[in-house]
Amino acid sequence: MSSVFGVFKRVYAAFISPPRPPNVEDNNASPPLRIGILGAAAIAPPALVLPAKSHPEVELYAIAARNISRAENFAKKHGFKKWYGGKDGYQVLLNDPAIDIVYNPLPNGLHYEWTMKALAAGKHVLLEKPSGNTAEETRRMFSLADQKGLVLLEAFHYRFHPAIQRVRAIIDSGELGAIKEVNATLAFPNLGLIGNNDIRMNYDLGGGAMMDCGCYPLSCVRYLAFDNPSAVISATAVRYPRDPRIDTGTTAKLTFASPTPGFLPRWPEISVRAICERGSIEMFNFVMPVIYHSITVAPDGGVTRTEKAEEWWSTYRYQLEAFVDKIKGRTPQTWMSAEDSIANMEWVEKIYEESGLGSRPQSTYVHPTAS
Ligand SMILES: NC(=O)C1=CN([C@@H]2O[C@H](COP(=O)(O)OP(=O)(O)OC[C@H]3O[C@@H](n4cnc5c(N)ncnc54)[C@H](OP(=O)(O)O)[C@@H]3O)[C@@H](O)[C@H]2O)C=CC1
Ligand SMILES: O=C1OC[C@@H](O)[C@H](O)[C@H]1O
Repeated sequence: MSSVFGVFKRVYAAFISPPRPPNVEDNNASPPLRIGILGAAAIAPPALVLPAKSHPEVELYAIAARNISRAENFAKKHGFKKWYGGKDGYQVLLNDPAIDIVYNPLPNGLHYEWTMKALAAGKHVLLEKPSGNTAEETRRMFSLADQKGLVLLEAFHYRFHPAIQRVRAIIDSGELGAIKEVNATLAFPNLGLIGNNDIRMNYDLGGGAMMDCGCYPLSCVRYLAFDNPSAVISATAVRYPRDPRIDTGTTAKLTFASPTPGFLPRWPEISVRAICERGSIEMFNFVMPVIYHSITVAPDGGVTRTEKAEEWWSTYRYQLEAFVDKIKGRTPQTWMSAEDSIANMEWVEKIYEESGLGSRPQSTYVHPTAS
């Protein structure tokens, strides 16, 4: 059982003062990769700013916000050298030749436009999840990244943590036999934190629970099943009274070509459970494992055991490590491919179609090189 002290210690290390990795020497031979952020988004500090502070090969360089004072405050608070603001602030940041990496934590409906512009400006892009409003947007972004020889990564940070990788390794080892079913959930009570003006409640900006939380369990089920679904059996959305095109929760059941994995969110939970031919495996907290997680392996007729991955970095820090490795031409410990990101968006759209809400609107931005 993890002690309360242990939880505090890990949260401090992950989100307040991340330790530097052992045996990694600062590479003074090449200048650091300079990071620019589009938008002073709430997720930027935990997902990139803090992880970057313990990465010897990156520099927090510039922030752009629609309001210059907001950008300046963010820059000063987090130690950025430059800030840009105003209606052209995002583009001015992209025009800065000193920037190598752009982090895009804009609302989902703006992911496509600003990732295309960042790639056109020759920047590598760390793109928040879900990658776009539609799979077509995702295809176009990865196609442009490929053409330009740039690294584009959808920030499904949980994939980079050893805990979920351990779950997959146990399944792959065959100890429990083939998967029969996988259930995954990510659901939180609102607790008044998400107001009516939140981007998650805005249809045009790509709002909705399936886009926000739902894309994680979908991604996780696909990851553990090592496969894509073959059909949506059912999908039910709880509609937001102020705008019924927005779901405040979605439950979906999918079928896969091989046995019968499914995606069956329950509420409120942050867990994934695979039922296999000869037992089951469950991971509690696959999204934020650094705070606390447990992996329970229950072989049929055998002794149930609980495992934990060695956890000293947040999922975001592992993700940044892999992203920088990829840019530097090294082999990252794991990767989230273009095909994976595209497939996840395809199934988000199929689930929305089945639930009757339909896909989020495709961006109206027309990229000069995109036909
Ligand atoms: N990886 C993770 O764990 C998480 C990922 N996310 C993802 O990150 C993204 C941002 O989420 P979050 O940080 O919670 O959102 P916020 O609302 O805090 O940030 C969104 C930013 O987008 C900018 N923006 C530009 N145009 C608009 C507009 N028309 N309306 C509103 N904002 C606009 C704003 O920047 P400006 O400062 O210029 O005004 C704002 O800071 C989403 O894609 C979400 O899915 C969110 C939470 C967790
Ligand atoms: O990506 C996310 O992860 C955690 C959730 O609370 C959040 O709403 C979502 O955007």
